[in-house]
Amino acid sequence: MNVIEIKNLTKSYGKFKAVDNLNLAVEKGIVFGFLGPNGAGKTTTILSMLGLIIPDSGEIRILGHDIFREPIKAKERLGFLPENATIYEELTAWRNLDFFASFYNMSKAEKEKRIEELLKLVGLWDARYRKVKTFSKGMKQRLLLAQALINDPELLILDEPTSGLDPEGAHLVKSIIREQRKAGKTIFFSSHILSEVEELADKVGIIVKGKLRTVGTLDEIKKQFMELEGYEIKIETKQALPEIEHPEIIRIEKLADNRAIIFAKSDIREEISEMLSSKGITILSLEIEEPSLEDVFLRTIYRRE
Ligand SMILES: Nc1ncnc2c1ncn2[C@@H]1O[C@H](COP(=O)(O)OP(=O)(O)OP(=O)(O)O)[C@@H](O)[C@H]1O
Repeated sequence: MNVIEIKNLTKSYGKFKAVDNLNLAVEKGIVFGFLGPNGAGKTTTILSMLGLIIPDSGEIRILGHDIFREPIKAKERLGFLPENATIYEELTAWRNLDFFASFYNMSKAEKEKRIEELLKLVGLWDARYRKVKTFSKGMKQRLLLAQALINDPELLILDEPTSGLDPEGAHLVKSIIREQRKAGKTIFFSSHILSEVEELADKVGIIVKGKLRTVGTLDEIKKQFMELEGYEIKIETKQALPEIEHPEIIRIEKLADNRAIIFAKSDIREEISEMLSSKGITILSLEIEEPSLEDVFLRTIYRRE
């Protein structure tokens, strides 16, 4: 089942198309990393998904509900951490969560139990009676994450959840995302931080100038990238590498110590292996150099469509 379904989403600000005919489906139980350079349209997509901005056209279903027709039904079952979210500075951490919990149908006992659990989860239990205005940026962000989790949501939508956090704070947020996933929840998060997306996401979507350029698991998008940009096959042989010819080979870069990189249009490791064996050459290693997410991201951004 798809927890998020976006069809032909377009949103313009004046003449400028911030999101341009975007289609996306996110299945239940995965962590989806939404990547894109500044101004690519991530926040506009997220706010549309929450029914907080009205797009020019398109359909959005969240947890099976049309977000524009049944916003409450969808919102009861999701949690949202906005980018640059505001928080009640004059209230304590406890009162902030208590206020937020009052939007949901929970008994007093349930509410108190949930607030305690969450404050402990985000490491703010000892600071529960402190006014938020005395909190560091990291503490505020952790409180906002607790706020997003107050209704034990099936879907968690996080806009740049680790932005501005120190490594310890970012680590905590990442471990909470992992725990949520383990509990069967779906997490959709946007980020600029490639290593974080690589670490957490089961699937990745890359948005550039309002268009979804690439989507898939990390392996899938790396494979798509290699099919488009070519394969780098690293080889090391016992004897010197003889001339090899194959229609898929673009070029060969010979390195020291009988090592070389074969740039090819497809994965031709088997053919290379057969060719070399027939010439009595011993292969010590033959492997594909996989592109990093950074390679894929940068080429995707700069590729013209
Ligand atoms: N209310 C608005 N009025 C006019 N233009 C806007 C408005 N909101 C966003 N934009 C423009 O739409 C584009 C997409 O913005 P959006 O915030 O969705 O991008 P983003 O991918 O979330 O960027 P960032 O990573 O910088 O947060 C940007 O060029 C932005 O300047």
